[in-house]
Amino acid sequence: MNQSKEQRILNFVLQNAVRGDPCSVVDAIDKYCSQKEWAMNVGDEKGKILDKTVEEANPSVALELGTYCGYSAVRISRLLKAGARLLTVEFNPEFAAVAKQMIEFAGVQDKVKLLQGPSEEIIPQLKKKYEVDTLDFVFLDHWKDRYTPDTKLLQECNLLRKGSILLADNVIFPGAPDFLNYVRKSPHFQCTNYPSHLEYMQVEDAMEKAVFLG
Ligand SMILES: Cc1ncccc1-c1cc(O)c2nc[nH]c(=O)c2c1
Ligand SMILES: [Mg+2]
Repeated sequence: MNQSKEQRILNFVLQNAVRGDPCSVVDAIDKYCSQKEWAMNVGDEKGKILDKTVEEANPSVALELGTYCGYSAVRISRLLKAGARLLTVEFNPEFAAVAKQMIEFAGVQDKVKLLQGPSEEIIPQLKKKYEVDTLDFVFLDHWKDRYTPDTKLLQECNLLRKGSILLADNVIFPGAPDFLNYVRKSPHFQCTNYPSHLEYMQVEDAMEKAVFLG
């Protein structure tokens, strides 16, 4: 059976990174995807914006929507304080299977809980099934058409508190115009735009930070 691109990325990491070293896993994925096969990891340029935002949030409980191969789950969890945790949601079972192995190889499995399924089903379960009170940080990197409905769902489920930080990838390319409209017009969010580039390309992209005001 032919290997998928995601399995080829994982194999490159297993052969070239250091088990238990999250930075070596992130670097190996970036090396493979910049030199061999493009893939939709957030990448190092936008990854540095993600790092800064995670450090600013210093979350006890973080949520990621869109795990893919686990690149940003490893990148985020390497910055978490002792006892903090990341919940990451992936719709595609093949991607989730690769991400699970990526997370375990990086040695961050004790900080990361990978949930496979649609975000609109998982978000309403976070409080009761996954013992979440409120979310300190949310990284939106799944499907651009879900950014707005899932942000509204997070609010409806009382998962945000004053100061919760949302960070959205790809607000320029592929683009999430309705999300930008929603958060920038809402009195409940304070927004900041971070211009950048599409991962591994010279195409313009940006990330949007939206701080919940309560
Ligand atoms: C796949 C793709 N092709 C051309 C240009 C951009 C993309 C692209 C890039 C990303 O960072 C993505 N992040 C989350 N979800 C996506 O669907 C996604 C798609
Ligand atoms: Mg993305």
